[in-house]
Amino acid sequence: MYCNRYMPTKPNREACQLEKQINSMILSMVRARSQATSERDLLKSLQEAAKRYEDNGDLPSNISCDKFIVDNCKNIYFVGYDTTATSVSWCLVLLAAYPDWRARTRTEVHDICGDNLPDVDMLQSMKMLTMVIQETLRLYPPVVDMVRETMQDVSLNGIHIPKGIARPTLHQDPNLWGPDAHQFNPERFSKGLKGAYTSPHVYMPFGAGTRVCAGQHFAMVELKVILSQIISRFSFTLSSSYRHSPAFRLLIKPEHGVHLHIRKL
Ligand code: HEM
Repeated sequence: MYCNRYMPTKPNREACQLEKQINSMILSMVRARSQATSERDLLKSLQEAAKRYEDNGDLPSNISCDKFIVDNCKNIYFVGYDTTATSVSWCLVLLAAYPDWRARTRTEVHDICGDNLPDVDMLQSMKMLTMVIQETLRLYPPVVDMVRETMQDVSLNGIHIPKGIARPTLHQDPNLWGPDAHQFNPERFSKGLKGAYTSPHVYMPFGAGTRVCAGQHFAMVELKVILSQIISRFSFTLSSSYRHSPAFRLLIKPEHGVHLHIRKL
């Protein structure tokens, strides 16, 4: 039960203690950094925004300036790190399980980059790898609870949808993606994102609308750089000890880890 997290149990007390420690660590790092430099960076922008909100009375009464900064630091770290790392894991699982796609992406990376590190133009030319990433994010979107809820009664094509109806992600609906909706088939993205679906809201690993992922293009660059380097340097297959079990751990993660046999090429 959700309210269990407020019970004074040992794990809850430990979690609470840990949270306090993390918060004070972040705050002392923020203070040390702002004393050390006046350089304008993301942290500086956050501090300025917090100060502005506080001066204008725009912060809710239960949120102090420090809490605003700490919460945003945690948020940016979490959304920027774990999502991408988890996506890399799923891509590796799928590439390990589908040797044809592994071979196709390896050939592509080799043809485009040779022995060089990828630059911006090279990354943009990696069509096959992009398709693999897009298909992985369709099957295993790390942020799975992308639910949209109607704020008022709406009528869509004559269908009445009452206020408060939550619509979960539609990434694997056979009516929208065809009979192979549950299978890994990057080919469906061969004509780009728009060629793969009928409406943008049926595919939203990065969310949609005004709060769409602020780092989506950066994330795609990161994923392509990391995966192209792994694919071009290593051969890998799934270990017999790998147990496929996508599990909800705030993000959708491989519950028992990713067990691969890896060999340097
Ligand atoms: C594969 C990697 C990633 C995935 C799947 C992902 C997914 C998402 C999703 C689903 C949302 C919520 C969007 C919505 O409510 O409509 C979101 C928000 C956000 N993401 Fe990402 N993300 C990824 C990587 C990143 C990276 C690398 C960064 C930054 C470096 C980032 C920064 C953010 C921020 C700041 C928000 C909040 C945007 C707002 O509320 O205005 N994300 N992300």
